[in-house]
Amino acid sequence: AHDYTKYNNWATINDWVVSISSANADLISRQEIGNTYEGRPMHLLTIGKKTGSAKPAVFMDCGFHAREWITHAFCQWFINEAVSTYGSDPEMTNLLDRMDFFVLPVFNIDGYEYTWTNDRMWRKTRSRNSGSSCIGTDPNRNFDAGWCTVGASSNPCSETYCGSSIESEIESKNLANFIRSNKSIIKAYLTVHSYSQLLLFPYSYKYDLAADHSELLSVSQGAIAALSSLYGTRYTSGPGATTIYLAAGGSDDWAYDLGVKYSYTFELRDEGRYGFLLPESQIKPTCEETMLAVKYIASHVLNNL
Ligand SMILES: Nc1ncc(C[C@H](C[SeH])C(=O)O)cc1Cl
Ligand SMILES: [Zn+2]
Ligand SMILES: [Zn+2]
Ligand SMILES: [Zn+2]
Ligand SMILES: [Zn+2]
Ligand SMILES: [Zn+2]
Repeated sequence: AHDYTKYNNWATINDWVVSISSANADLISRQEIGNTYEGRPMHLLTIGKKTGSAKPAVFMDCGFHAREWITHAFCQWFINEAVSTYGSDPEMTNLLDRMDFFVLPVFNIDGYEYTWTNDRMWRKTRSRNSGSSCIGTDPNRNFDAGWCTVGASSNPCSETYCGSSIESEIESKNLANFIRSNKSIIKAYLTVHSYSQLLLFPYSYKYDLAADHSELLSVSQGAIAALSSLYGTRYTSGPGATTIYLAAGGSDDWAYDLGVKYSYTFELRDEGRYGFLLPESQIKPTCEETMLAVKYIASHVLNNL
């Protein structure tokens, strides 16, 4: 059965998505933004008080990379925390009254399933590459942001294969279409990865500073200070190119260039001791501290509309 303090497989997550949205119809609505390569529905949940009019929104996705299991757990944790603390936590209540959160709990569903059935360390999608026996594209190299110029490979056998073209992956296309269609209300894009304990912002595809660099930096510093206040977990924040590596085709850079100003990539726990195999005992602390960072960013967005 579904458990927020355990890693749940996709079938369990998908059943939970249906049940939590049905049980909280006043705060959650569910929609499909398309299917994956292998035909699984990509369910997007909209979290927020129904007002009848469009509200400014934060878009958050988890599970870009299949092996980064703590991220799937975080999106589930976030959704539960939001509906559970609405009405009691003043900050969350204010956020959900005045904004919406679009949450995509699992972006790369096919890959996630594959980590349960075949290879725990799988990263990419599971699409077939013509002319190669190697499978999958790195979805975080597949977006229209300096596509395939640096920090990505045009070899289908590479873990950072950029794909046959921009948005070659149906999952990328589905996400990009949704964000393009809603860009007038989407004020922030948060994409959750692991591991390294970093809060990254544009650009990763070039060393040039973003136009909003100073604000993105100061908000990231506030966010990681909030995160650290709970258990002392230390994060580093900065532009992707200098903070992690120069790499093109990422969804955060793409969203930023589309006009979504507050665009961040989280790299959750840990720093390498367990890496992608973070023990279930760390799900609760990791998720609780990350909640503080996400709420910090969302509150900043709300105060600066
Ligand atoms: N724009 C980006 N933002 C963040 C990252 C780091 C993640 C960490 Se798993 C990745 O390598 O895809 C990579 C890129 Cl290309
Ligand atoms: Zn459905
Ligand atoms: Zn990742
Ligand atoms: Zn990572
Ligand atoms: Zn909590
Ligand atoms: Zn602020």
